[in-house]
Amino acid sequence: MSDKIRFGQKEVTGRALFRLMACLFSEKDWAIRRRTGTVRREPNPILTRSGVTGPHCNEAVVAGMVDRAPLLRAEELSVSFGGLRVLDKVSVEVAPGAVLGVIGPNGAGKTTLFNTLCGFVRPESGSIVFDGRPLRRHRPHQLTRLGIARTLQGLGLFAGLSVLDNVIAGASHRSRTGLVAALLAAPWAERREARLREEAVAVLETLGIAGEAGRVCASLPYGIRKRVALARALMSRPRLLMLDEPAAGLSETETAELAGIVRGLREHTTVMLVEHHMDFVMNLCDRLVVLDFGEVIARGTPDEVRADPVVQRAYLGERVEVTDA
Ligand SMILES: Nc1ncnc2c1ncn2[C@@H]1O[C@H](COP(=O)(O)OP(=O)(O)OP(=O)(O)O)[C@@H](O)[C@H]1O
Repeated sequence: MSDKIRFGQKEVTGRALFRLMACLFSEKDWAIRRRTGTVRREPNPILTRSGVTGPHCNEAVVAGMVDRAPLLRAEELSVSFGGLRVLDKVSVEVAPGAVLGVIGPNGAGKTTLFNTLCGFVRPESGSIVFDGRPLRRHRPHQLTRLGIARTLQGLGLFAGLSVLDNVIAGASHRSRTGLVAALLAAPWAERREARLREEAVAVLETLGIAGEAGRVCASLPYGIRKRVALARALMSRPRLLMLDEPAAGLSETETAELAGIVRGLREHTTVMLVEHHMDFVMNLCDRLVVLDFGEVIARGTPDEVRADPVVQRAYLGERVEVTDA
């Protein structure tokens, strides 16, 4: 079956149509960013950092986190679904440059917390402040403009598109190419697209998958697709990167590599992640928040949390003495 679509005398490929749609949406977005003065032109910071896959945390970054105002602060968020209280006055904050882990048993409310922070779920009460600005009634599609990117458990990639096109799509809010320029293939539009392409390749190189740039996403193993989703999120140059179960489905080797990548990002990006893989979380995060039945039952450094008997009980259950009858 052909992937070409006929418009009058012209045939347009699905790929070209996708680009056109991306331009349409990005034009509106750019206009808003220009009005609000949030346009950024500096090179993608993740390309200028050093030692992204190095094994060690940047101690200077950790030291610098002390006493800095939180990048994100949520206070007393409460959410109910029907009669079920899923979050009960949950407060979290994450310092700039930190990696915050949100952990807890199944059904504890971790994803609901992420969804609330991202505007998918409206809290009944509580407040969210990002970078000093209160977020009220924000919507998920506004996140990239705010400086927040999120990866999803389901990845949400365009399966039929190449890796490169998927990653470029992550920067659609930064593209200024308008509809007319795209239709006329104007030189400035071509130059802009070339710059985005270069940046996308550089991000893929940083994540070690530049060799897959031309491959169709659907044909790639899950571990690679997870990196593609991360690359797409990084193309938006987020100040806060929210990762939903980033290690799920990865091999031990892939998990260790991912930890190295995330450590390298912290110099320019603050990270918040939900994860069940305890070794990954304990070795990577600066601080943890532990949820159980929608309440924060502990918070602190990985060592503090690991030693907390309340946390141990939540994960392992109460010890029950069994006596022989
Ligand atoms: N849209 C919804 N409608 C009704 N109940 C929901 C909805 N979303 C989540 N829940 C319930 O809220 C509770 C918390 O779910 P949530 O997915 O936030 O937990 P979680 O900690 O992320 O769990 P897991 O680790 O299994 O992903 C669960 O009891 C779940 O069944």
